[in-house]
Amino acid sequence: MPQKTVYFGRFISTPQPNELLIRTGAALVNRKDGRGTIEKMDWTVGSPQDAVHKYGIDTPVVTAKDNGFFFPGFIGECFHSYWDLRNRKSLTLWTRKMANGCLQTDTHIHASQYPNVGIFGKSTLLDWLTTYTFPLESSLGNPKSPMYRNATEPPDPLARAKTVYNRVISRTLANGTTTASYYATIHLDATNLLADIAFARGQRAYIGRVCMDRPETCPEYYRDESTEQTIAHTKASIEHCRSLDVSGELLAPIITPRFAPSCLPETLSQLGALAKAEDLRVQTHISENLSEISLVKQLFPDQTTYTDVYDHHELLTPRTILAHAVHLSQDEMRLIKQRKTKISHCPASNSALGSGFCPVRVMLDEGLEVGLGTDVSGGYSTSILDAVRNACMVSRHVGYVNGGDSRYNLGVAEGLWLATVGGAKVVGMQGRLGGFEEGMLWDVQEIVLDEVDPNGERGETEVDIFGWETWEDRVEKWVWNGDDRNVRRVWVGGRLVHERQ
Ligand SMILES: O=c1[nH]c(=O)c2nc[nH]c2[nH]1
Ligand SMILES: [Zn+2]
Repeated sequence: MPQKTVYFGRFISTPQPNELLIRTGAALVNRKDGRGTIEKMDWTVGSPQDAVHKYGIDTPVVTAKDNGFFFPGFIGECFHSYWDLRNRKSLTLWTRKMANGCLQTDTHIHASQYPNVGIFGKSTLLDWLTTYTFPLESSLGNPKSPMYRNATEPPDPLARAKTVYNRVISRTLANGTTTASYYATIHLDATNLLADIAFARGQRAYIGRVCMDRPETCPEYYRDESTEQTIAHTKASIEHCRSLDVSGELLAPIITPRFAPSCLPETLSQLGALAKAEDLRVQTHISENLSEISLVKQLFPDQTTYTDVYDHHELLTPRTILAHAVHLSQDEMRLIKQRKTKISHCPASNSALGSGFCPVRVMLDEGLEVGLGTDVSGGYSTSILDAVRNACMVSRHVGYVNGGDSRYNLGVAEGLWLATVGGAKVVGMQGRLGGFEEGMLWDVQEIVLDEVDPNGERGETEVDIFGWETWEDRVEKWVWNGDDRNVRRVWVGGRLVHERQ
């Protein structure tokens, strides 16, 4: 394979929350170090022939379709509140410069729950966990899982894990997710298998072996036996990830206490100590549901808030991703900001499980760093584009319950920014992912938007482009009606990891 490739076409990105940047040109990507880094962005290239002329016949040129664009990397420095509450105009202001590509980051997804997408009935968090989630997760490692109660053949949990993990990675890649922070299950073998599959398929992934060992809250069929076992299996899973990718660039472990109620206090302390000793990423849930918050109060009477529980156990670090954060107090937000801890906003899940309206605008105003998560299978879809839509929708409900105030509304560019630049910050890859800057990694999806033909027949996808729309309007239409049919190709670190047939 040649070391360098030129990508020619339209590049769209959101370098700032309310800026949609659209430009045409070329990216020269170098895979010399196996990383697929942008060596040069060249806005003087006007055609594929031009690119050949400039970069030589031996450098392949990959061209985006005329009716499409590269939508990768969103860039960002440290996020500060950009929304001036008095200046409503800034929400709708889209700067029209030129544009380029983008990465999509799913900052919170349970790979093991993928078979349950769409299955949640009328449940809310705590009964959803016991009714749907623990039985499914346990079936990826425990032949005595309640899911095998009526099995006619001897169960093969690892074979099931292989099917599930291959499928969820296919789905997320097909939806343009180039980086994902995964929860697996408590099972070491199955978690290592998820790492193997993600690495082989080339998705950038953080792999979390789920820690849960508190007998009052975890069923006997699905929990670690003791703190010692939790720590030993966590360490073994970390070692496995490191054995696959020493650099930790493409694949890395992430310490994963399921949520405070599922872990013994001693376990939380030891996980915090491990994260600190080895400077590891951490992911967990926080303040998703009111009954959950009451449970935390009951189980941790010595800590004043849910956030304080994590802080007390040294789990509130700059490398920690907290999913949900729907019901935080202002004091909790301030502590999270002080610790530089990150938030994964999971709007589809919050709506599906009736958890509440997450006030993203307030968090952004407080200066918190926020990305988007699908939270499959609390969330019903593996698509981060769908998470963008849901984030926009939920923000409007937040505005409604706050007196109909539109300052809470997230715009499309802002939603895309959260899904890319925001996500890059949340996973600690800011400046490396999420944009089309020289030196950044080529984690990019190519989007196509078919035009309706003159007879008014439908195009191949749900996004009907008539031809007269501006590119800004086309991007809006893509966000509201797009899906995996609009994702033609996906690259991670310059490697083609998905191509739509
Ligand atoms: O959305 C969620 N999904 C889960 O699996 C979970 N476990 C604890 N809290 C949770 N929230
Ligand atoms: Zn979750």
